[in-house]
Amino acid sequence: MLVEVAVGVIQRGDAVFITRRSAQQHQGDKWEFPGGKVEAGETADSALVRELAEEVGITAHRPEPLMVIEHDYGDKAVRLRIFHVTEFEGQPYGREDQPGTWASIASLEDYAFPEANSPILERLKSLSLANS
Ligand SMILES: Nc1nc2c([nH]c(=O)n2[C@H]2C[C@H](O)[C@@H](COP(=O)(O)OP(=O)(O)OP(=O)(O)O)O2)c(=O)[nH]1
Ligand SMILES: [Mg+2]
Repeated sequence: MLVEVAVGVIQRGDAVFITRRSAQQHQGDKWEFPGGKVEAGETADSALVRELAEEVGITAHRPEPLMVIEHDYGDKAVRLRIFHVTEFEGQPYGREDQPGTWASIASLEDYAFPEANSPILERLKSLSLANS
């Protein structure tokens, strides 16, 4: 079974807001871009807006599709629908008491992310080079 997940890359200047998954979750203790499962009857964008409100307390405006990544972890297969969120209301924080931080794109390799995330990091680095 493939789990559909909506994921938001929240960017302000050269930094993105990342959160840390709890030890009990799948891919526990890894850093992540906030997001979660797309529920029945939801579109990926509506799931994204809901998850970003629940997890980090922001209202995302005009999320832009960035890429889609399918990855099989063996115990679970996911399809990550990644959105770029550059317009939002509120300041993101770990609303579910999870650790959260702004991290510069250049520093992202210092954080442990799930294996599926590598193409996102590559894309962000190339976008930031293009804009510098
Ligand atoms: N949110 C998010 N999930 C990711 C990323 N990379 C990655 O492989 N995933 C995987 C981990 C999980 O298997 C799935 C997201 O599930 P989720 O956030 O709903 O968390 P969960 O499995 O603990 O389920 P739930 O309690 O929220 O229902 O996608 C990422 O950058 N952000
Ligand atoms: Mg989640």
